Amino acid sequence: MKILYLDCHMGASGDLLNSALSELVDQRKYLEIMNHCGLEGIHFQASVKENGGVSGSHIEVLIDGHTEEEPQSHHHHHEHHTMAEIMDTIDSLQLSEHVRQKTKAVYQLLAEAESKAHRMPVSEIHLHEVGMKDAIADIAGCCVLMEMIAPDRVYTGSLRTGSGTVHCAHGILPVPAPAVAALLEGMPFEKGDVDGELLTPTGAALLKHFTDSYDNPPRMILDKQGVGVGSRTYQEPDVLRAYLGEINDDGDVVELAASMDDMTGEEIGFAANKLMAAGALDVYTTPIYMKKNRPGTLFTCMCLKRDEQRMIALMFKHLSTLGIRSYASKRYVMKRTMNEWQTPYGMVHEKTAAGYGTKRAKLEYEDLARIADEADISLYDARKLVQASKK
Ligand SMILES: O=C([S-])c1cc(C(=O)S)c[n+]([C@@H]2O[C@H](COP(=O)(O)O)[C@@H](O)[C@H]2O)c1
Ligand code: NI
Repeated sequence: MKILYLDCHMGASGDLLNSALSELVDQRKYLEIMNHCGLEGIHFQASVKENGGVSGSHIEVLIDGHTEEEPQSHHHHHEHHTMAEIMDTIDSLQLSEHVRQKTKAVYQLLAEAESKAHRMPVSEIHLHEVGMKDAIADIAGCCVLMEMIAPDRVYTGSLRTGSGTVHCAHGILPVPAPAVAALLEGMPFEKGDVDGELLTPTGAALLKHFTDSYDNPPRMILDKQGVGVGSRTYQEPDVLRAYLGEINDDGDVVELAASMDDMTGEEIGFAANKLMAAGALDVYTTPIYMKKNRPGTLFTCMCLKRDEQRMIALMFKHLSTLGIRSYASKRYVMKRTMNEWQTPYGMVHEKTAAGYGTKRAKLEYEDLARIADEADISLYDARKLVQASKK
């Protein structure tokens, strides 16, 4: 499984996320996409930067040739945009429909946070900095990068917001800024003792939208590292690191169980076949007695942890149950290999299982059954014939 782990101990912002993630893809291709996506006056550029001894990429979004930090661009701080205007701009971007939808979903989070922070409906809010073209560019850029990287699971760990105050269009705000604090609902974080705004509203909204687990990932094999370098000077290097790697979670399984007393054997068999075809590791039924002395069926599906939600959806679709129990378990398996060879009775297959100091082989039932049928002998005799022909 492809894992993306974002180490956010120095928080996150739109440009830091873009900078780090851009190192995990073909950076030139990404810049080309962003520079031709139809955001008028916007230009993405990448450079290598060092901060506190750590080197990495720094992606900058220029508006009419100026960076956000330059005084020439300060006039735009007095502008503000409604959600409707921002949605129209996103709709006009020459990016995939998937990226446009993701960009809008991140903006929806930002708008809901603003609405909570200012206690006014989403329809009445005006976005200042977060509604600017460079903010739209940052968010769309991040959505493009996530589409290019296509991780199966995103982990965000060690999230710190920073402390103190920050100066913005609203005036002087406490850190985390009110919009960030609203976004943080449900996200584990700490302020830390760095004086400054480490986590911005844009960074928080992007993390909230893309993160599957706010945790450090399980042991992973690192494939590539992306380092995003910011321009602020803190007690610690202003960097965000993104790790792309693989984890082998084939041993993490769940057992999903449901009891029913109102389904026919045909319906239960049909459901079992559907789950097996969808990738369940095993499905089995157990006869049980349920309340009111009704004979019923305990239906159990074993599947990989990562398939749990998909299997639950199928169980609710094909079973009459209103509830499913989930038991996490660990599965140990032997390594299996299949051999085949020609015998006087036709092709025969043998499965060998090895591991944990044991090795054993077993002739495939289907081959033995065919030989037994053709020669009108027992399964036991068919096995002896094949074993004798092997010597
Ligand atoms: O743009 C808006 S509306 C805005 C709201 C708030 C609130 O907390 S409310 C805060 N800010 C500050 O603006 C800058 C830029 O944010 P980005 O996410 O675009 O980097 C940052 O300091 C925010 O705290 C803006
Ligand atoms: Ni605000």
